[in-house]
Amino acid sequence: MSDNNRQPWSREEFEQRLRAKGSLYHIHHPYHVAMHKGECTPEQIRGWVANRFYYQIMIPVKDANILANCRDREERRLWVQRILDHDGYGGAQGGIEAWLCLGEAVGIDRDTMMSQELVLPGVRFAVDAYVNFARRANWEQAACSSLTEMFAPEIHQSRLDTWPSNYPWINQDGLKYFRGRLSEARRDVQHGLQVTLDHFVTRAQQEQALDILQFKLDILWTMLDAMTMAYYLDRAPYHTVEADGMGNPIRYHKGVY
Ligand SMILES: O=C(O)c1cc(C(=O)O)c2c(n1)C(=O)C(=O)c1cc(C(=O)O)[nH]c1-2
Repeated sequence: MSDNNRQPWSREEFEQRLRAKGSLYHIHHPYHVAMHKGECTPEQIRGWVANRFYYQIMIPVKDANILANCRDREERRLWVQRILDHDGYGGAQGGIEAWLCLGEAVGIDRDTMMSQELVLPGVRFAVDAYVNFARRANWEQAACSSLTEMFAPEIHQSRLDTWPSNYPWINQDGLKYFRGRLSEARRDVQHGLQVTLDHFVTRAQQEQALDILQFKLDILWTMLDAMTMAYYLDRAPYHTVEADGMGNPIRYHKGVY
């Protein structure tokens, strides 16, 4: 049978196949497994928090790109909430501010975090790939790429459950980011899933949706691979040299636009 003639999966089976991708979620990455078991050193936790900060600050940029590509007012009214969740609005401080508090709770001061000096090139490239995809894809495809959030409440909950006893040196106030995301992620997924199930209807489109979700899983996994090189294997970029050609300490680029 030619590709064009294959039957689409039912809505239920399509959703089941999307959800099955959870087996490749970064919750299974050795970095996250170690973090969950309480095996990370303070340096490894700090490395993760400082690098994830780049993901946090780029998510609203990613969502602004989705909005820019969306011609449907009702959909934009729903999607815009994601930007507000992270940037904050009115009296709500927002996720980026909460992440800065997490940084302080683990011992990274605001200036260091904001400077992005700890962001590894590999993490930056992975996150930028996500933003660039949202820029050039149609908005439904970009919405589909957010569906790794189906698996996020479990990982946030596991941090809330285990960090206080595993990492008593972390100020517990810093964990509020994870608490907030429990309900926000569930609401986001409801919308993202609706868009995906409605938009990807032929078998070829459904398979494309699975590829898009795999692309996003690859991004999350690759971020942790870069952190593993730096904070587990002591092989951060340029670890073989101490100074640049002029005798200055090595500094990674902070984004060229
Ligand atoms: O801590 C995590 O493991 C994790 C994963 C993900 C994800 O699956 O992309 C997100 C978040 N957290 C998160 O906090 C968040 O706000 C978020 C937004 C998105 C997205 O793709 O739009 N993913 C995620």
